[in-house]
Amino acid sequence: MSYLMGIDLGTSSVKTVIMDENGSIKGTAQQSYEMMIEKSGYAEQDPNFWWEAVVRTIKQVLNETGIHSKKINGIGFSGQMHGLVMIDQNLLPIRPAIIWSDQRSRKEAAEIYSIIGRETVKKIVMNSIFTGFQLPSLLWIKKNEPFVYEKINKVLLPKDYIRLKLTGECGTDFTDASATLAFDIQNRKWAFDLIKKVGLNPDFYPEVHESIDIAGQVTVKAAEETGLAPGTPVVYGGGDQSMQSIGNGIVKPGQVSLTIGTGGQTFSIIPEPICETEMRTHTFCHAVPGTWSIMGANLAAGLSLSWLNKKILSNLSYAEINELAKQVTPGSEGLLFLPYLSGERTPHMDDSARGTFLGLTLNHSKAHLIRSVMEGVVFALKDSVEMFHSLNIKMDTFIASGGGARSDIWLNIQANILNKEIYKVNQLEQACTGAAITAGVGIGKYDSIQSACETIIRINPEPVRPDPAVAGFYNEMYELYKSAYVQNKQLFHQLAMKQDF
Ligand SMILES: Nc1ncnc2c1ncn2[C@@H]1O[C@H](COP(=O)(O)OP(=O)(O)O)[C@@H](O)[C@H]1O
Ligand SMILES: O=C(CO)[C@@H](O)[C@H](O)COP(=O)(O)O
Repeated sequence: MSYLMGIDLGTSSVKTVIMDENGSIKGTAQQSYEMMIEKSGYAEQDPNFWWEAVVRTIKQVLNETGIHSKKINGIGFSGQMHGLVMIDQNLLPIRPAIIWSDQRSRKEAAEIYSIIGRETVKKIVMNSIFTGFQLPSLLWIKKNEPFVYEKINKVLLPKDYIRLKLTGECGTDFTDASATLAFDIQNRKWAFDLIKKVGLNPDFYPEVHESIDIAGQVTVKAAEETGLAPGTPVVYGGGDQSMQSIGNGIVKPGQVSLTIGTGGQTFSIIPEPICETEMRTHTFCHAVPGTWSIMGANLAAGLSLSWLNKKILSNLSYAEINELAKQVTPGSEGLLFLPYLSGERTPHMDDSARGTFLGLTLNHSKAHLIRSVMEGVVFALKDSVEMFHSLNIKMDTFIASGGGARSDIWLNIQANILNKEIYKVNQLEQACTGAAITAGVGIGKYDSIQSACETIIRINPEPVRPDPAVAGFYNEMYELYKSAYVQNKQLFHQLAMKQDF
């Protein structure tokens, strides 16, 4: 039997799995880390900490499974998207990475629009210029930390740094490159003209490859650090949403994944790139060669619940959280939560949107806060589903994914708010599975991503079904949810301006 390794560099943790060629997960290791929030609106992580955490998970999973490193035939990656990792001539990180949830580059995003114009953005980049994406973050560095900018040799996406540590090779893949805002989505190449126009150095951008291409082999040094065998082939892998969708078997139109991870994502595959009129959804390259993805993105999904739990409640266990949520009736007795704790992408593309509890009364307890956060996150997913409808995206099957899919009550809320049957797949660690599958295709173990998914991924036959009465009630709540943003938008913007005294 041969084995594949999938590494998912998430925002809250890194997970590493060993999967056999039939798709059976033999072992999983996880290491958590925090975001560094130096100032309100900032979000950074140190690539050195990522690497240390990755090393620990690789050692742990090899140890616990007892699988000899020489039997690992290929390694693939999935990674949090959009972030800016800056490395110098010696291939070392110059400073902590500015990650996707960072909001410091508001001015730079506006500047990029004014330099290249909204129509060109729509035609080439096909995505809104938004804080936390690599291009505006890099422009921020150029303006605010010129001493860092001067030292840059290459800019990478988060998981690309881990691949560099394993193989010594710099590079990226289409899924992640297309989510930097410096990429020509239709033609699948760096938008060098645009990069130059905004005053950035095109030499910073590494080569771009298919997710299934082999990037290199594990070096002797990396082998000593991790316990992997030197010479093990390593593929490029992809952004977490693309990898997660492969782990969910989303390889043909009609299948939609609903992810509640740190962020929230509604994702489907499309045969040609399309752009929503106001660029309120994302259009990126998908890992299945020659295809694209359409995605609704919510910035604080699982993050809203972990914020509530860590900062407001007293670090309850998930079992306690889910039990408390179950004790409250649908609608949280008139309490409505807007999950815009770090602004919102779909559908508002508004970095000044703010999180809100509306309708608090003396009767509300922590159980109500928990349920209402879960409901607010799913209303945000519904916004993306509605947007997919307006774009005529085929939606036959909805598959729940991410940490939030481990909660039965959150699945139940998804079925009722969306008024859809919600399925899950047999694989638990979907992003790692997607990463391992790309490695398997890269080394020739599987013919294609699609054929690997057909063999490995199974949709569980029993979905979570909506209850018509609850779904009808939630439909009314959804109208209130939508109007809450419209009615408070101006106030959110005024409050965002008051963040610094
Ligand atoms: N058992 C659970 N019950 C409820 N929510 C959960 C559970 N497990 C994880 N979550 C939610 O999922 C989030 C983490 O999801 P995950 O997909 O692991 O994140 P990431 O890939 O961003 O690191 C947590 O913030 C939490 O809100
Ligand atoms: O911002 C996006 C997608 O646009 C996220 O996919 C990030 O890439 C982080 O994802 P998780 O850590 O929540 O999985």
